[in-house]
Amino acid sequence: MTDNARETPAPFGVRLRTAMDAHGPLCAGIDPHRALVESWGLTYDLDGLRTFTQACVEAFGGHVGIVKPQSAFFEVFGSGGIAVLEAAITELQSRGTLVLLDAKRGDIGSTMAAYAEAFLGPYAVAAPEAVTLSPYLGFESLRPALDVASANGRGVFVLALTSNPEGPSVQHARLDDVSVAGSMVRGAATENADAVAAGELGSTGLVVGATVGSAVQDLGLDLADVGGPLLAPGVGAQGATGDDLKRVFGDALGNVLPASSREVLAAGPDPTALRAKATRTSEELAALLR
Ligand SMILES: O=c1ccn([C@@H]2O[C@H](COP(=O)(O)O)[C@@H](O)[C@H]2O)c(=O)[nH]1
Repeated sequence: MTDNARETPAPFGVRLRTAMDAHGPLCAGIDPHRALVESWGLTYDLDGLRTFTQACVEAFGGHVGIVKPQSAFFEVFGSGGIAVLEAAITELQSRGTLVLLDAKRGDIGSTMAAYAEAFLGPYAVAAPEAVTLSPYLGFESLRPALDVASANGRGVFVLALTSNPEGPSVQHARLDDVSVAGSMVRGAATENADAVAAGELGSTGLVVGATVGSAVQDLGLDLADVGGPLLAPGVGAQGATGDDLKRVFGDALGNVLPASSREVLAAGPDPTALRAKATRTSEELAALLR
């Protein structure tokens, strides 16, 4: 926490729509996997992490609408890794790129309030524009983060249908005929209602993997109801394609942020080549999702 509160920007959903219109829908991941770092000719240590991350910032900053660093890969290196992450967040923002921190936080409300302060509040050390949240203590347990995000022009992405094969065992379960994923759609739609009424993209997003096959249809979900952005991991390294995006998201395609990390990062270490891969991917996705 620092002494200086930052000014409240426009709502995250509004800023995200502007960024998607300017740069296309790709959400480029920064996931410094050991194998990737080493394939770039770097050592898998704090110096390697710093060089890898700086190349990503150089490549994506100002050229991609939104970037998603995966917190876990920075946490591996303790406080030094967190410092690299914080520097990357600040530098990407100074270059005009939005940052979604993939941290998947979720806890009882009183602890959630501390996570909200850490990531989304006006005194956060390096506040990303949005953070991923895990709602498996119940959607309403996220309330402190939803409220702090809304008050500070920031956003959240709540896990609904994740891209991993284990997700359905929890997310497809039904209670009173509403699936767990359906309750996330309902919760996000409620949060976004005012923004939607104002003709804007809401700031409460969901995570729906591009790999989920027919789950959206099978569960009777209408993702257009969400009214907020839909982060779609699974494109590229996890095997999902543009056709999968079309099948999964249907009428909601215009709100989809396809996320790709390893496939784009494989174009490194040269920042120019990395940027070219990211911008080409984003252009291709824009044409497909139109
Ligand atoms: O359902 C989910 C939620 C988050 N992720 C994260 O997205 C990236 C995907 O990386 P790729 O290299 O493009 O497969 C990674 O950070 C995951 O933790 C996800 O894959 N699925």
